[in-house]
Amino acid sequence: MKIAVGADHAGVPLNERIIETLRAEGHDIVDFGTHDASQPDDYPDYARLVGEAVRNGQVEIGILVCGSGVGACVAANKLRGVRAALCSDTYSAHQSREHDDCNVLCLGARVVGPELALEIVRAFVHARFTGEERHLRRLRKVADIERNERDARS
Ligand SMILES: O=C(CO)[C@H](O)[C@H](O)[C@H](O)COP(=O)(O)O
Repeated sequence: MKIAVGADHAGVPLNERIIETLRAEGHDIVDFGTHDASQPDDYPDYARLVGEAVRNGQVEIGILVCGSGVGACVAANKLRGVRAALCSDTYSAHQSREHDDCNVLCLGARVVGPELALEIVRAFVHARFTGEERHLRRLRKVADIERNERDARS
């Protein structure tokens, strides 16, 4: 699978484990950095890069890592068509794909340990949207909210 990854300074060590693991498992990784944990930077920059790669079809899904995962998730969800899930357990990770058709996984490097984080990543990567009507109905409503917000701003 083609996967975009990005992390701010707080997410670097975990993100490197994720990249190494996914590459070893045969995935094609588009790495948006950062690789420098010593230089404080800003999670919205990586959320934008990963979110845009997902939205324009360059990759199938994205993974974002910051300190808590919260900021990256908030920022990624501002992009139209991005459905980002902040997960600290494997159930939420696979259900976010199966029910909510999430296309970006967010992780908190200061919240989950590396081994659990890798299990969460695998749960997200291997799950697929079920396409069941009740989920499609809910996703249409989510898309309506996004559309209405855009119209209200213009
Ligand atoms: O966790 C985060 C946002 O929810 C990000 O990693 C932030 O950058 C975090 O606030 C980093 O904190 P720092 O004190 O600047 O390292």
